[in-house]
Amino acid sequence: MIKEKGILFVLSGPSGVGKGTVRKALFEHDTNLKYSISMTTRNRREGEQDGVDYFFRTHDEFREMIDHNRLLEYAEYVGNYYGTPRQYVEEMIEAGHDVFLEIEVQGAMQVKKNFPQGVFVFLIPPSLEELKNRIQDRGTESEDLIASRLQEARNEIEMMEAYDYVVVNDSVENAVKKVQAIVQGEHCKKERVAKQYKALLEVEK
Ligand SMILES: Nc1nc2c(ncn2[C@@H]2O[C@H](COP(=O)(O)OP(=O)(O)O)[C@@H](O)[C@H]2O)c(=O)[nH]1
Ligand SMILES: Nc1ncnc2c1ncn2[C@@H]1O[C@H](COP(=O)(O)OP(=O)(O)O)[C@@H](O)[C@H]1O
Repeated sequence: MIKEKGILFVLSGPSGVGKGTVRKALFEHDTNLKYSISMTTRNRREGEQDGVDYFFRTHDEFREMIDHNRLLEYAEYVGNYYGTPRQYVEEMIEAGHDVFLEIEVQGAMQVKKNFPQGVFVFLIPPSLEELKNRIQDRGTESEDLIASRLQEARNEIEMMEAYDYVVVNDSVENAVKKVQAIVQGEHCKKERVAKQYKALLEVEK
């Protein structure tokens, strides 16, 4: 009997596009997905909790994770480190659970090397103007940081072609529906392949 592994879903997109908002809404509907909590060296924002939103760590602690190869991927983003703890993702996938990562582009490209069979989804804003408005309205960054994040966004959007799906975050409701459709579609695909594979083994008996 072949043990079926879970599917790895990766959601990326520029800062402020609405990844966190879409992911949270998705998890309210889909309880089968497992969310991989990232580790970061950035400061905690008001309302964020350690071990829920991120694992907030010092630079030294983060470096130790890198040195012991305990991160599946990591990237430096606007002056801070962000990374995906390896163990949780690998254990969940092996146990047959689908895992969801919400990470930026450089990290997603590293994941693609290790998990080429992963499903990569890119969230884009309806326009760059709207992206700027969303970052400003969120009010968590200074003007300088907003400018760096917008510059980064332009570079990130160029990587869109490396993704399997592109979803426009016009309204949260629409975007969540599209991401859900992708998750369900990938499931059906996996089941179909598994069925055909089993049928093939039967024929060979
Ligand atoms: N490579 C990588 N990027 C991450 C990870 N966790 C979060 N990020 C990304 O880092 C960027 C900055 O995150 P954050 O400071 O929380 O800002 P926000 O996503 O704009 O609210 C975003 O693009 C996140 O998706 C991770 O584990 N690895
Ligand atoms: N579809 C949308 N329409 C309008 N505003 C949105 C939409 N999606 C997210 N936002 C708002 O945009 C800001 C950035 O969203 P957030 O989820 O923090 O983005 P990210 O995680 O990509 O940085 C937040 O203030 C959020 O409420």
